[in-house]
Amino acid sequence: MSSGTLKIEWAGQYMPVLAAIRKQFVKERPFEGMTIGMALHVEAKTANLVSTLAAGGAEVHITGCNPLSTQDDVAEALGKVKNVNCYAKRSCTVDEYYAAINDVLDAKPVITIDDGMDLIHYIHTKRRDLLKKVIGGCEETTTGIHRLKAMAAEGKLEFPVVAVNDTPMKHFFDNVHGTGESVLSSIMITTNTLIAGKYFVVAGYGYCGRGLARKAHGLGAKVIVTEIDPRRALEAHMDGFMVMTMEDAAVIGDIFVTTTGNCAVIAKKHFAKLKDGAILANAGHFNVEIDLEYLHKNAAKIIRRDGIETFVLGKKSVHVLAEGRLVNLATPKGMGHPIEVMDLSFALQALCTLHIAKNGKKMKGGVYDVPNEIDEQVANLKLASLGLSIDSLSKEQKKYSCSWDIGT
Ligand SMILES: NC(=O)c1ccc[n+]([C@@H]2O[C@H](COP(=O)([O-])OP(=O)(O)OC[C@H]3O[C@@H](n4cnc5c(N)ncnc54)[C@H](O)[C@@H]3O)[C@@H](O)[C@H]2O)c1
Ligand SMILES: N[C@@H](CCSC[C@H]1O[C@@H](n2cnc3c(=O)[nH]cnc32)[C@H](O)[C@@H]1O)C(=O)O
Repeated sequence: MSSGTLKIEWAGQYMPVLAAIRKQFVKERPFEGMTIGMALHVEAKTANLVSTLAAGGAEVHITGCNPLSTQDDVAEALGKVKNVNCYAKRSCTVDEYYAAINDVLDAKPVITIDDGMDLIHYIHTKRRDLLKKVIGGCEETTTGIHRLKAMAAEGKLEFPVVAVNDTPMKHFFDNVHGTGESVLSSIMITTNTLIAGKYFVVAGYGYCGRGLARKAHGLGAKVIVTEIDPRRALEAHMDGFMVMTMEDAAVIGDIFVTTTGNCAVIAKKHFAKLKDGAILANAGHFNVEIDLEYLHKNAAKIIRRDGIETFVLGKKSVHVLAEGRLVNLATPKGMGHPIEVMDLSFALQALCTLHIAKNGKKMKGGVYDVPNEIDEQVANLKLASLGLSIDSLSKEQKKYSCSWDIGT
């Protein structure tokens, strides 16, 4: 068996929820005759989602959603699965990246699955010929949904898209635990430096930032949080973390990770204050959270190691991991989120794709929540796979929880 196939098989054994959905798809073939276009991180867990959709009758065309996150051996193995075409390649140029997006769209998908909204952006700008054909899409991540909502607010989103990220079974597990664990493991394996005792700066205390802060604290780091939202800053304070501005954190931080979805979070005014040897990484969005343009223009020298670029600024050096792209996926050894977490996210993707296949034609252009039944179904399947049982409401409790007339 090829290394890619072995990786796909390895991941598959820890994805019981997706496996249960796959059984249903094999029986019902709900995507028969449909073409699905995907732009996701092409690695072993994603491959299991792709083969699940193909097992449900779909013809799948997939490429990456980040120039550095594809695992080439998995891409090759995936391309050999029946009814699957894969165009992803690791370390591709931006032009090659968009050429592959175009290849996916040449297949004329009726459903899109995005992570960051690149397919949908391309369809609405350069491939408007496809708009009539698409019945709907699914979006995996926070920033993709921000972009979609901005499009919808301007009345420019022309088909329905399910916001797969915005539901408890995604953000409580993928964003919190997945990002927390995979970012730390990727930083550790890339730099071989210690986390314990370090000043570890987390920019953004959203779902990803919370998970990362908690897990870095668990490893013995002294965690500093920077925020722009007063409520989230207070939450971080009461969770026991130091809260300060990035300008103040820049002076003391050893390791910095951005998780904001915003741009220029670490920029010129901060670089000037960083300590010699500071390590900078991004776990948020694309490669805009750290101002790389400034570093490239102003560094006297750049030293390149596997997954690390060292920028020499005057007498000090600062190290940027994974070219400022998602550190958990874009470093050479970054494996992305743990398998069990992606099992939940991709179970949601599979069921939301089914929802669009069944209902997309009746839905107007816009961003839609994940139906609550789908979120609950994924939670129940996961509990069943763990052999865990929970209580259910008695008749009396149901009645009580809906009543208003029983007081002290
Ligand atoms: N690395 C991964 O695998 C992974 C996983 C899930 C999500 N993401 C991405 O991570 C980003 C964050 O996702 P989330 O679900 O935590 O979003 P979120 O909206 O819950 O959190 C983002 C936080 O960043 C804060 N913020 C915004 N601008 C800031 C700034 N300049 N300085 C400090 N804080 C700022 C916001 O107030 C908010 O609290 C998104 O871009 C998302 O797409 C990455
Ligand atoms: N595509 C953009 C947007 C952020 S990706 C963030 C998403 O990646 C997803 N993700 C994290 N780890 C993995 C993985 O190992 N496989 C597939 N997707 C993953 C996760 O669900 C999260 O919402 C970029 O590359 O910058």
